[in-house]
Amino acid sequence: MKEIPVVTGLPAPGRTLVMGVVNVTPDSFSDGGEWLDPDDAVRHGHDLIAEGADVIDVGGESTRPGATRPDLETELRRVLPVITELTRAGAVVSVDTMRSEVATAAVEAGAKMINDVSGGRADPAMLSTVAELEVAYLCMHWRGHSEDMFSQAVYDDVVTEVITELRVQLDQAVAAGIAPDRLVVDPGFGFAKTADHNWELLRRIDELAVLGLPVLLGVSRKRFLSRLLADGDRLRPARQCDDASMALTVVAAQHRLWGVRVHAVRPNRDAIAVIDQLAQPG
Ligand SMILES: Nc1nc2ncc(COP(=O)(O)O)nc2c(=O)[nH]1
Repeated sequence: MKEIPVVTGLPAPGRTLVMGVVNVTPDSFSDGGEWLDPDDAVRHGHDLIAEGADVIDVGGESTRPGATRPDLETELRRVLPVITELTRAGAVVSVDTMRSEVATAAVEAGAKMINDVSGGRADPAMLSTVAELEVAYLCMHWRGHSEDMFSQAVYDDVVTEVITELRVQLDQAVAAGIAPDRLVVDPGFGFAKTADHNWELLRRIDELAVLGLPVLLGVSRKRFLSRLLADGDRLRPARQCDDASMALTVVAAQHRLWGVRVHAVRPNRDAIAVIDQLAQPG
């Protein structure tokens, strides 16, 4: 059975890791506004841990297409109380941010990973900051902020180009001093990618192994699933895409990917347990 790589400073469950999503935002695509109140967000984080999440990913900025960016103070105010409280309760927390100042404050509050959807491209200080913080860093493929993301969704071969561009981002991360054993990559489903691009990346997900780093799959409740499951031109609501999201978690587990980033933890955690059991020798 293919070994699942260990990321320094993060849990190593020996199976595909489950990262539970807590979006402390008013406007995230799938659950905007539900966990904006810090107490609600903390409670939700505890629920996800009880359901089996290995890591809780706390974000204060929606990255949905067309979203306007919150200012730094707003993002800090959203995420810090939640990170502090979940860390205090013993959770392993990552912070979903593109800002180096938020990364620094989050690590001071106990975060163990920086989940940077911009892969270091939104804030020139991010890579050097992460290197100094000596925490895990999730480097995602990204071509620009939400407002012009779809104009960037043009590729000859999306898989080859995502790999090439990720390699540039990763080389910059290592050059900035981030240790390779703290790096995770993510192809960035839905970020400067059409539904067809997402499906092509999923069909050829094994090709990302050429980067030699752990891979995280972030497809949970995304619009390309809503579109697949649409009833005519009525998209399936994001919250009703957890079964389809779980089907892709099965793919991730069968390919022994490092982790999945999901909103509904239990079904995905259970799917991984089933695939892992099947992979055991008879
Ligand atoms: N690493 C990573 N982080 C992310 N953060 C937010 C979203 C947007 O989805 P959400 O608003 O439903 O969380 N997607 C990703 C993703 O695909 N990968």
